[in-house]
Amino acid sequence: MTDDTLPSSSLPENLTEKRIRDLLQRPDSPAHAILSFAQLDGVSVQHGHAHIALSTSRENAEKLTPIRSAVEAEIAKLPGLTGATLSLTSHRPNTPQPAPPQPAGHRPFNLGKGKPAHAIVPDVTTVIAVASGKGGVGKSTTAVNLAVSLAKTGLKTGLLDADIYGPSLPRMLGQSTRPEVKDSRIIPIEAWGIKTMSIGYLVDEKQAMIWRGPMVMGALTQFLGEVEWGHLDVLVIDMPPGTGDAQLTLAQKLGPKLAKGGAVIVSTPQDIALIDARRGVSMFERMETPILGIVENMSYFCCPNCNHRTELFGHGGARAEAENASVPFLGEIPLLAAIRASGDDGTPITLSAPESEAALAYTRLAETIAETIKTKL
Ligand SMILES: Nc1ncnc2c1ncn2[C@@H]1O[C@H](COP(=O)(O)OP(=O)(O)OP(=O)(O)O)[C@@H](O)[C@H]1O
Repeated sequence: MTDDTLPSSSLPENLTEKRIRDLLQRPDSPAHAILSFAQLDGVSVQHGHAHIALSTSRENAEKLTPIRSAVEAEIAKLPGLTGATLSLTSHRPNTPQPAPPQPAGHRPFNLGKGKPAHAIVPDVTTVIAVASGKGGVGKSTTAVNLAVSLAKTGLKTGLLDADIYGPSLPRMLGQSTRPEVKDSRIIPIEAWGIKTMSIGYLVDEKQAMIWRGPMVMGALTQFLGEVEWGHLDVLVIDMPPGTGDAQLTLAQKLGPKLAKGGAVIVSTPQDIALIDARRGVSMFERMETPILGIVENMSYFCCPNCNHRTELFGHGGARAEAENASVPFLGEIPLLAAIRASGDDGTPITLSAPESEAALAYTRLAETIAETIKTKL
Protein backbone atom coordinates (compact mmCIF):
# COMPACT_ATOMS: atom_id res chain seq x y z
CA MET A 1 0.00 0.00 0.00
CA THR A 2 1.44 3.45 -0.91
CA ASP A 3 1.04 6.72 1.07
CA ASP A 4 -1.77 7.78 -1.21
CA THR A 5 -3.78 4.61 -0.79
CA LEU A 6 -3.63 4.55 3.01
CA PRO A 7 -7.05 5.28 4.54
CA SER A 8 -7.06 8.91 5.82
CA SER A 9 -7.72 7.90 9.41
CA SER A 10 -4.58 5.78 9.56
CA LEU A 11 -2.17 8.26 7.98
CA PRO A 12 0.76 8.73 10.34
CA GLU A 13 0.97 12.35 11.50
CA ASN A 14 4.54 12.81 10.28
CA LEU A 15 3.40 11.76 6.80
CA THR A 16 0.62 14.35 6.90
CA GLU A 17 3.18 16.94 8.02
CA LYS A 18 5.29 16.08 4.97
CA ARG A 19 2.24 16.46 2.74
CA ILE A 20 1.55 19.90 4.17
CA ARG A 21 5.15 20.96 3.53
CA ASP A 22 4.92 19.56 -0.03
CA LEU A 23 1.65 21.42 -0.63
CA LEU A 24 3.16 24.70 0.58
CA GLN A 25 6.25 24.22 -1.62
CA ARG A 26 4.30 23.33 -4.82
CA PRO A 27 4.30 26.43 -7.06
CA ASP A 28 0.91 25.49 -8.57
CA SER A 29 -0.78 25.31 -5.15
CA PRO A 30 -2.74 28.40 -4.01
CA ALA A 31 -1.29 27.83 -0.51
CA HIS A 32 2.21 28.39 -1.93
CA ALA A 33 1.51 32.13 -2.22
CA ILE A 34 1.93 32.47 1.52
CA LEU A 35 5.61 31.55 1.26
CA SER A 36 6.24 34.62 -0.91
CA PHE A 37 5.57 36.66 2.23
CA ALA A 38 6.53 34.41 5.13
CA GLN A 39 9.05 31.88 6.24
CA LEU A 40 7.90 28.43 7.35
CA ASP A 41 9.02 27.81 10.96
CA GLY A 42 7.29 24.53 11.64
CA VAL A 43 4.47 22.14 10.83
CA SER A 44 2.85 19.91 13.39
CA VAL A 45 -0.18 17.63 13.16
CA GLN A 46 -1.88 16.35 16.26
CA HIS A 47 -5.17 14.50 16.46
CA GLY A 48 -5.99 15.47 12.89
CA HIS A 49 -5.41 19.21 13.33
CA ALA A 50 -2.52 20.92 11.54
CA HIS A 51 -0.61 23.83 13.06
CA ILE A 52 1.61 25.79 10.72
CA ALA A 53 3.99 28.33 12.25
CA LEU A 54 5.16 31.14 9.98
CA SER A 55 7.22 34.23 10.62
CA THR A 56 7.21 37.37 8.54
CA SER A 57 7.66 41.13 8.63
CA ARG A 58 4.84 43.21 10.07
CA GLU A 59 4.13 44.75 6.68
CA ASN A 60 3.78 41.33 5.09
CA ALA A 61 1.69 40.06 8.02
CA GLU A 62 -0.95 42.58 6.96
CA LYS A 63 -0.84 41.30 3.36
CA LEU A 64 -1.29 37.75 4.63
CA THR A 65 -4.46 38.42 6.60
CA PRO A 66 -6.83 38.16 3.60
CA ILE A 67 -5.36 34.85 2.36
CA ARG A 68 -4.88 33.25 5.76
CA SER A 69 -8.31 31.59 5.99
CA ALA A 70 -8.13 30.37 2.38
CA VAL A 71 -4.77 28.69 3.02
CA GLU A 72 -6.07 27.14 6.26
CA ALA A 73 -9.05 25.77 4.33
CA GLU A 74 -6.87 24.39 1.54
CA ILE A 75 -4.55 22.62 3.97
CA ALA A 76 -7.49 21.23 5.93
CA LYS A 77 -8.65 19.42 2.77
CA LEU A 78 -5.60 17.12 2.86
CA PRO A 79 -6.42 13.53 3.77
CA GLY A 80 -6.14 12.81 7.48
CA LEU A 81 -6.90 16.38 8.56
CA THR A 82 -9.99 17.87 10.18
CA GLY A 83 -8.69 21.44 10.42
CA ALA A 84 -5.66 23.71 10.11
CA THR A 85 -4.46 26.83 11.96
CA LEU A 86 -1.75 29.20 10.78
CA SER A 87 0.08 31.13 13.48
CA LEU A 88 2.04 34.13 12.35
CA THR A 89 4.72 35.96 14.25
CA SER A 90 6.54 38.98 12.95
CA HIS A 91 9.88 40.68 13.44
CA ARG A 92 9.99 44.43 13.36
CA PRO A 93 13.13 46.52 13.41
CA ASN A 94 13.62 48.30 16.74
CA THR A 95 14.80 51.38 14.91
CA PRO A 96 12.54 52.81 12.24
CA GLN A 97 13.68 53.30 8.67
CA PRO A 98 14.90 56.82 7.87
CA ALA A 99 11.93 59.09 7.30
CA PRO A 100 11.63 62.26 5.27
CA PRO A 101 12.81 65.33 7.22
CA GLN A 102 10.07 66.96 9.31
CA PRO A 103 9.57 70.72 9.64
CA ALA A 104 11.39 72.24 12.62
CA GLY A 105 9.36 72.19 15.81
CA HIS A 106 6.99 69.56 14.46
CA ARG A 107 5.46 67.47 17.24
CA PRO A 108 3.86 64.07 16.76
CA PHE A 109 0.52 65.55 17.78
CA ASN A 110 0.29 69.17 18.64
CA LEU A 111 -1.59 68.98 21.89
CA GLY A 112 0.81 70.21 24.55
CA LYS A 113 1.45 73.53 22.72
CA GLY A 114 5.16 73.23 23.51
CA LYS A 115 4.73 73.57 27.28
CA PRO A 116 7.33 71.72 29.33
CA ALA A 117 6.30 68.12 30.00
CA HIS A 118 3.96 67.66 32.94
CA ALA A 119 4.79 65.26 35.74
CA ILE A 120 4.78 61.68 34.53
CA VAL A 121 1.53 59.86 35.47
CA PRO A 122 1.47 61.67 38.85
CA ASP A 123 -1.57 59.91 40.30
CA VAL A 124 -0.82 56.41 39.04
CA THR A 125 0.36 54.09 41.80
CA THR A 126 1.84 51.14 39.90
CA VAL A 127 2.79 50.35 36.30
CA ILE A 128 2.82 46.94 34.60
CA ALA A 129 4.76 46.68 31.31
CA VAL A 130 3.52 43.90 29.04
CA ALA A 131 6.44 43.16 26.76
CA SER A 132 7.76 40.67 24.24
CA GLY A 133 11.07 40.35 22.49
CA LYS A 134 9.32 39.51 19.22
CA GLY A 135 6.29 40.90 17.42
CA GLY A 136 3.08 39.01 16.80
CA VAL A 137 3.28 36.74 19.84
CA GLY A 138 0.06 38.09 21.36
CA LYS A 139 1.41 40.86 23.58
CA SER A 140 -1.45 43.29 22.85
CA THR A 141 -4.08 40.58 23.26
CA THR A 142 -2.55 39.71 26.63
CA ALA A 143 -2.30 43.38 27.70
CA VAL A 144 -5.96 44.07 26.83
CA ASN A 145 -7.34 40.99 28.57
CA LEU A 146 -5.04 41.50 31.56
CA ALA A 147 -6.19 45.12 31.96
CA VAL A 148 -9.87 44.21 31.71
CA SER A 149 -9.40 41.37 34.21
CA LEU A 150 -7.46 43.60 36.64
CA ALA A 151 -10.37 46.07 36.53
CA LYS A 152 -12.72 43.19 37.34
CA THR A 153 -10.72 42.52 40.54
CA GLY A 154 -11.67 46.05 41.65
CA LEU A 155 -8.46 47.88 40.72
CA LYS A 156 -8.77 51.26 38.97
CA THR A 157 -7.01 50.38 35.74
CA GLY A 158 -5.64 52.17 32.68
CA LEU A 159 -4.17 50.78 29.48
CA LEU A 160 -1.63 52.63 27.34
CA ASP A 161 -0.81 51.33 23.87
CA ALA A 162 2.86 52.32 23.57
CA ASP A 163 3.25 50.53 20.27
CA ILE A 164 3.50 53.64 18.11
CA TYR A 165 4.37 51.76 14.91
CA GLY A 166 1.60 49.18 15.24
CA PRO A 167 -1.20 50.32 17.56
CA SER A 168 -3.80 47.58 18.01
CA LEU A 169 -5.85 48.95 20.89
CA PRO A 170 -8.53 50.80 18.88
CA ARG A 171 -9.38 47.58 16.99
CA MET A 172 -9.13 45.28 20.00
CA LEU A 173 -11.33 47.55 22.12
CA GLY A 174 -13.72 48.45 19.29
CA GLN A 175 -13.07 52.18 19.76
CA SER A 176 -12.78 54.77 17.03
CA THR A 177 -13.71 57.95 18.92
CA ARG A 178 -11.15 60.74 18.88
CA PRO A 179 -10.16 61.75 22.42
CA GLU A 180 -11.20 65.20 23.66
CA VAL A 181 -8.59 67.72 24.71
CA LYS A 182 -9.39 69.92 27.74
CA ASP A 183 -6.94 72.55 29.01
CA SER A 184 -4.16 70.99 26.93
CA ARG A 185 -4.80 67.59 28.56
CA ILE A 186 -5.87 64.56 26.50
CA ILE A 187 -8.87 62.78 28.00
CA PRO A 188 -8.48 59.00 27.80
CA ILE A 189 -11.17 56.90 26.13
CA GLU A 190 -13.09 54.78 28.63
CA ALA A 191 -13.81 51.28 27.35
CA TRP A 192 -14.83 48.09 29.14
CA GLY A 193 -14.18 49.57 32.58
CA ILE A 194 -10.68 50.88 31.85
CA LYS A 195 -9.14 54.20 30.76
CA THR A 196 -7.27 53.76 27.51
CA MET A 197 -4.97 55.71 25.20
CA SER A 198 -3.38 54.82 21.87
CA ILE A 199 -1.69 56.71 19.07
CA GLY A 200 -4.29 54.98 16.89
CA TYR A 201 -6.97 57.25 18.44
CA LEU A 202 -5.07 60.37 17.43
CA VAL A 203 -3.35 60.00 14.09
CA ASP A 204 -3.62 57.94 10.97
CA GLU A 205 -1.59 54.75 11.39
CA LYS A 206 0.39 55.38 8.19
CA GLN A 207 1.43 58.80 9.48
CA ALA A 208 2.97 57.34 12.65
CA MET A 209 4.75 54.63 10.65
CA ILE A 210 7.22 57.13 9.21
CA TRP A 211 8.11 58.88 12.45
CA ARG A 212 11.75 59.03 13.43
CA GLY A 213 12.89 57.75 16.81
CA PRO A 214 12.81 61.17 18.59
CA MET A 215 9.20 61.75 17.48
CA VAL A 216 8.22 58.39 18.88
CA MET A 217 9.90 59.26 22.19
CA GLY A 218 8.05 62.61 22.10
CA ALA A 219 4.69 60.91 21.61
CA LEU A 220 5.38 58.42 24.41
CA THR A 221 6.41 61.21 26.77
CA GLN A 222 3.19 63.10 25.92
CA PHE A 223 1.14 60.00 26.65
CA LEU A 224 2.68 59.81 30.08
CA GLY A 225 2.65 63.54 30.89
CA GLU A 226 -0.29 65.01 28.98
CA VAL A 227 -3.01 62.38 29.25
CA GLU A 228 -5.44 63.02 32.08
CA TRP A 229 -5.14 59.56 33.59
CA GLY A 230 -6.42 60.73 36.99
CA HIS A 231 -6.04 58.31 39.87
CA LEU A 232 -5.20 54.76 38.81
CA ASP A 233 -4.13 51.82 40.95
CA VAL A 234 -2.43 50.34 37.93
CA LEU A 235 -1.49 51.45 34.43
CA VAL A 236 -0.87 48.53 32.06
CA ILE A 237 1.46 49.43 29.19
CA ASP A 238 1.35 47.46 25.95
CA MET A 239 5.04 47.95 25.13
CA PRO A 240 6.43 48.09 21.61
CA PRO A 241 7.99 44.72 20.69
CA GLY A 242 11.74 44.33 21.07
CA THR A 243 14.36 45.80 23.33
CA GLY A 244 15.23 49.13 21.71
CA ASP A 245 15.25 52.82 22.62
CA ALA A 246 11.49 53.17 23.09
CA GLN A 247 11.44 50.36 25.66
CA LEU A 248 14.42 51.83 27.51
CA THR A 249 12.88 55.32 27.50
CA LEU A 250 9.63 54.02 28.96
CA ALA A 251 11.43 51.93 31.57
CA GLN A 252 13.57 54.93 32.58
CA LYS A 253 10.69 57.42 32.73
CA LEU A 254 8.46 55.10 34.71
CA GLY A 255 11.24 53.79 36.99
CA PRO A 256 9.77 53.99 40.53
CA LYS A 257 6.18 53.18 39.47
CA LEU A 258 7.38 50.28 37.34
CA ALA A 259 9.45 49.11 40.30
CA LYS A 260 6.18 48.88 42.31
CA GLY A 261 4.55 46.86 39.51
CA GLY A 262 6.87 45.11 37.06
CA ALA A 263 7.17 43.46 33.67
CA VAL A 264 5.15 40.61 32.21
CA ILE A 265 6.94 38.94 29.28
CA VAL A 266 4.78 37.25 26.64
CA SER A 267 6.25 34.49 24.49
CA THR A 268 5.06 31.70 22.26
CA PRO A 269 6.57 28.25 22.87
CA GLN A 270 8.83 28.24 19.79
CA ASP A 271 12.58 28.47 20.45
CA ILE A 272 12.95 31.55 18.28
CA ALA A 273 10.42 33.52 20.33
CA LEU A 274 11.99 32.29 23.55
CA ILE A 275 15.40 33.66 22.56
CA ASP A 276 13.74 37.07 22.19
CA ALA A 277 11.87 36.62 25.47
CA ARG A 278 15.24 36.03 27.17
CA ARG A 279 16.48 39.37 25.76
CA GLY A 280 13.37 41.05 27.18
CA VAL A 281 14.00 39.55 30.61
CA SER A 282 17.60 40.75 30.65
CA MET A 283 16.64 44.26 29.49
CA PHE A 284 14.23 44.67 32.41
CA GLU A 285 16.74 43.14 34.81
CA ARG A 286 19.33 45.71 33.68
CA MET A 287 16.74 48.45 34.33
CA GLU A 288 16.11 46.95 37.79
CA THR A 289 12.45 46.40 36.93
CA PRO A 290 10.96 43.42 38.76
CA ILE A 291 9.99 40.63 36.38
CA LEU A 292 6.52 39.47 37.38
CA GLY A 293 6.95 36.49 35.09
CA ILE A 294 6.60 34.91 31.65
CA VAL A 295 3.27 33.99 30.02
CA GLU A 296 3.17 31.33 27.31
CA ASN A 297 0.69 32.40 24.63
CA MET A 298 -0.60 30.11 21.85
CA SER A 299 0.58 27.39 24.20
CA TYR A 300 -1.76 24.62 23.14
CA PHE A 301 -4.72 24.22 20.86
CA CYS A 302 -8.20 23.41 22.13
CA CYS A 303 -10.39 21.74 19.52
CA PRO A 304 -13.56 23.87 19.31
CA ASN A 305 -15.64 20.73 18.64
CA CYS A 306 -14.43 18.18 21.18
CA ASN A 307 -12.37 20.42 23.52
CA HIS A 308 -9.42 18.09 23.04
CA ARG A 309 -6.17 19.73 24.10
CA THR A 310 -3.27 19.49 21.69
CA GLU A 311 0.20 20.66 22.64
CA LEU A 312 2.02 22.57 19.96
CA PHE A 313 5.57 23.21 18.86
CA GLY A 314 7.40 22.17 22.00
CA HIS A 315 4.75 23.41 24.44
CA GLY A 316 6.29 24.19 27.83
CA GLY A 317 9.26 26.16 26.46
CA ALA A 318 8.27 29.35 28.30
CA ARG A 319 7.92 27.49 31.60
CA ALA A 320 11.43 26.07 31.14
CA GLU A 321 12.71 29.52 30.13
CA ALA A 322 11.16 31.04 33.27
CA GLU A 323 12.85 28.38 35.40
CA ASN A 324 16.22 29.05 33.71
CA ALA A 325 15.86 32.79 34.30
CA SER A 326 14.60 32.21 37.88
CA VAL A 327 11.44 34.23 37.24
CA PRO A 328 7.82 33.11 37.88
CA PHE A 329 5.89 31.28 35.18
CA LEU A 330 2.52 33.01 34.93
CA GLY A 331 0.52 30.50 32.93
CA GLU A 332 -0.52 29.27 29.53
CA ILE A 333 -3.00 30.85 27.13
CA PRO A 334 -4.42 28.49 24.50
CA LEU A 335 -4.36 29.15 20.75
CA LEU A 336 -8.03 29.70 19.96
CA ALA A 337 -9.87 31.12 16.99
CA ALA A 338 -12.23 32.78 19.52
CA ILE A 339 -9.35 34.86 20.92
CA ARG A 340 -8.47 36.11 17.44
CA ALA A 341 -12.13 36.77 16.62
CA SER A 342 -12.81 38.67 19.84
CA GLY A 343 -9.73 40.83 19.21
CA ASP A 344 -10.98 41.61 15.72
CA ASP A 345 -14.55 42.26 16.93
CA GLY A 346 -13.46 44.71 19.62
CA THR A 347 -14.74 42.83 22.67
CA PRO A 348 -11.99 41.16 24.73
CA ILE A 349 -12.65 37.45 25.28
CA THR A 350 -12.62 37.96 29.06
CA LEU A 351 -15.91 39.85 28.50
CA SER A 352 -17.41 38.12 25.47
CA ALA A 353 -16.88 34.59 26.87
CA PRO A 354 -15.92 34.99 30.54
CA GLU A 355 -16.30 31.28 31.31
CA SER A 356 -14.15 30.10 28.39
CA GLU A 357 -10.85 28.38 29.10
CA ALA A 358 -8.96 31.34 27.60
CA ALA A 359 -10.82 33.91 29.73
CA LEU A 360 -10.19 31.83 32.85
CA ALA A 361 -6.47 31.72 31.99
CA TYR A 362 -6.40 35.55 31.75
CA THR A 363 -8.36 35.81 35.00
CA ARG A 364 -5.81 33.63 36.82
CA LEU A 365 -3.02 35.79 35.39
CA ALA A 366 -4.76 38.97 36.57
CA GLU A 367 -5.44 37.57 40.04
CA THR A 368 -1.76 36.68 40.50
CA ILE A 369 -0.71 40.18 39.44
CA ALA A 370 -3.46 41.90 41.45
CA GLU A 371 -2.13 40.21 44.60
CA THR A 372 1.26 41.87 44.05
CA ILE A 373 -0.29 45.24 43.24
CA LYS A 374 -2.65 45.29 46.19
CA THR A 375 0.33 45.07 48.58
CA LYS A 376 1.68 48.33 47.09
CA LEU A 377 -1.47 50.49 47.27
N1 LIG B 1 -3.98 32.87 22.06
C1 LIG B 1 -4.33 33.25 20.85
N2 LIG B 1 -5.12 32.48 20.07
C2 LIG B 1 -5.47 32.88 18.81
N3 LIG B 1 -5.08 34.03 18.23
C3 LIG B 1 -4.30 34.84 18.98
C4 LIG B 1 -3.88 34.51 20.32
N4 LIG B 1 -3.12 35.53 20.79
C5 LIG B 1 -3.06 36.45 19.81
N5 LIG B 1 -3.75 36.03 18.72
C6 LIG B 1 -3.91 36.74 17.44
O1 LIG B 1 -2.60 36.89 16.88
C7 LIG B 1 -2.48 38.18 16.24
C8 LIG B 1 -1.32 38.95 16.89
O2 LIG B 1 -1.66 39.22 18.25
P1 LIG B 1 -1.27 40.58 18.97
O3 LIG B 1 -1.56 41.77 18.11
O4 LIG B 1 -1.83 40.51 20.34
O5 LIG B 1 0.30 40.35 19.02
P2 LIG B 1 1.45 41.37 19.37
O6 LIG B 1 2.55 40.55 19.98
O7 LIG B 1 0.95 42.52 20.17
O8 LIG B 1 1.82 41.84 17.91
P3 LIG B 1 2.54 43.19 17.44
O9 LIG B 1 3.86 43.18 18.09
O10 LIG B 1 2.62 42.99 15.96
O11 LIG B 1 1.66 44.32 17.87
C9 LIG B 1 -3.84 38.86 16.42
O12 LIG B 1 -4.60 38.61 15.26
C10 LIG B 1 -4.45 38.15 17.63
O13 LIG B 1 -5.87 38.16 17.61
